[in-house]
Amino acid sequence: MFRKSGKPPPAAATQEEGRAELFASCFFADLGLHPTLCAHLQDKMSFQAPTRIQAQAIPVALSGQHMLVKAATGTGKTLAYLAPIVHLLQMREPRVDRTHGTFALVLVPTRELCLQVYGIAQQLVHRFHWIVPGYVMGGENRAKEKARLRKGISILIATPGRLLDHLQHTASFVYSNLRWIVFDEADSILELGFGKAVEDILEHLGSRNGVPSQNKNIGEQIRRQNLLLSATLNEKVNRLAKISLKNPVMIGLDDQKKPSGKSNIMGDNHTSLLSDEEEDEILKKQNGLVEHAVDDFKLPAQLVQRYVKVSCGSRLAVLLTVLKSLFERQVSQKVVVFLSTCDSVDFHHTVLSQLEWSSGPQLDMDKKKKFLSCKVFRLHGNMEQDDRKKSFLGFGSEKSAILVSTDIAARGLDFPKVKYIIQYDSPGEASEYVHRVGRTARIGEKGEALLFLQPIELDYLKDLELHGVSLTEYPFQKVLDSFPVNGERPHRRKQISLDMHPWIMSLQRSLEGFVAAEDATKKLARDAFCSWVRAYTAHRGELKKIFMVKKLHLGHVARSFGLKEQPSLVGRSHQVQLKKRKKEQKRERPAKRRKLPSKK
Ligand SMILES: Nc1ncnc2c1ncn2[C@@H]1O[C@H](COP(=O)(O)OP(=O)(O)OP(=O)(O)O)[C@@H](O)[C@H]1O
Repeated sequence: MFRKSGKPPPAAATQEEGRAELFASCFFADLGLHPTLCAHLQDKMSFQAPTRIQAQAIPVALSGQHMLVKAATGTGKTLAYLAPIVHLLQMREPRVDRTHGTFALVLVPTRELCLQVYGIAQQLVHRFHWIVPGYVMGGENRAKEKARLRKGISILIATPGRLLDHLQHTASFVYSNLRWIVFDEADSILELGFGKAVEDILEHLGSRNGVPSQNKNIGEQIRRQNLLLSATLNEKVNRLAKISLKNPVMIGLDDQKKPSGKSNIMGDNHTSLLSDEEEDEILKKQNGLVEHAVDDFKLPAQLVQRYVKVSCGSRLAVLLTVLKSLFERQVSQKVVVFLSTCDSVDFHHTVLSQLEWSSGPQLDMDKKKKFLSCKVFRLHGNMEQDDRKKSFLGFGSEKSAILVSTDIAARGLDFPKVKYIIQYDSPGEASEYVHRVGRTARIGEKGEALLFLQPIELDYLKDLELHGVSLTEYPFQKVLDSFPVNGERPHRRKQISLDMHPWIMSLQRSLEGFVAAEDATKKLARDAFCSWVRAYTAHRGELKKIFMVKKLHLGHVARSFGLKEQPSLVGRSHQVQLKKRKKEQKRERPAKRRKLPSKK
């Protein structure tokens, strides 16, 4: 695939180039942070130098100005706001005490990210024991959270829904000293539908621009500093920035326009001394920049991005083959596989962790062993909270493992040493693509990403290109030919279609046998099939024209779930949706009528 300019996509940068581009040529101490904190960052957390984004953001955060940061995934945004907050809190006179309640509030989109940010906050306050970090989030015990809030939490990390709940119902929650509100992964918070909760939170805290607070718990003299961080920008983030930030300093929005030093694109006189007209002018400029940045996604330079074109029926066999080849190439690997639904995660987790197979001749059943020998974890929003925590912590601490997940793992999670991201089901918006691939190639490390596409979906590549994301084709045939069939490596043979390749055919037979063997597995496969089709019909906007359910062969989709027959169990709501979609399409293009694949 070539970019719009007609030039081939630029080669990914080497690891050294990636690191050079990522890190600033200064020390943490140069940014104004306390020597004890700097020593801790270096000695205990092994952070020798700040990343560029940290070098730009930390002085601004220390200066007390509102700030909007847009930076590629895995560039160290968390430290960019937590380090200055810890610095300013440790200096505070009188010393911060638990009875003073919460000084800093960090809003995050998911429970896992909540735990992750809490972990980093804990490390940062190690030498300042009087600063207490804590978290509140969905799925946890409310009464225990209330007790912790009553005792006092200086830096509170929270998911929006649960925080709003406590703001409304926990009388002992003291936030009259609140100085910072941070929106980490602001785009994800909003994409997950927390927009209304966030607005209510801002109103409750008296931090919504133009809306005076009715809340008597808010200290009148407290100077608020709001910080918004995001890997991608869009209309919703733009709106949140407008209602929550006052004359923010922009960081990472436009490299050309980025000034040196304190990165203040609005000049130095951007305080409340400005007239209304001047403020309007600034806002216009700010919004212009935000809009300008919509199409320009930042991805780590050293990330290798590829796609593999796979016919629908062979998708699962190809996924298994790619995974096997990755682990044969390097035994110690960490891979994340993204899927569209919770049911699909459960099914694929079962297949990937339990499928057995005989590597010798087909009838040699005694020699059966696991097709993939590494540990496989799963993560999705319908899991029990305890299982979710176990998966998150378990995958994080393994050296070699696969994580099968919905987009819940796409938001800001920092699993160490993930080398490979597989998007088995396409993401929706291009921004989702950016978040998913951002789980690898972090902090200058190498990383690869592979997107599965059916031949009918290849236009998605054009959509990604509109956002400056270019992918090259993955040489799957080569990988395929390296596998033995019936114990023998194939001779160089004529090109045959993927579905007819002996390795794929034999793997598909094993899969179908595996699924058919147990009723429970069959049910998992059927449920996964139904939810997958539902998710496919739910693509929005322009993507509806690419991911068209009417172009799918549902029998082939069933095959990709190891089912010999297409389940007739597709739920009523799905049927209604399908009819609605058909009607819509008829209305849009009456001339181009196509038949939906018939159900058996
Ligand atoms: N200055 C530094 N030197 C070395 N490693 C760092 C530095 N700052 C952060 N890191 C590490 O880099 C990784 C990525 O950091 P972080 O999760 O904050 O990135 P991010 O920009 O928030 O990514 P995302 O947008 O995906 O959430 C973490 O493992 C963190 O410990």
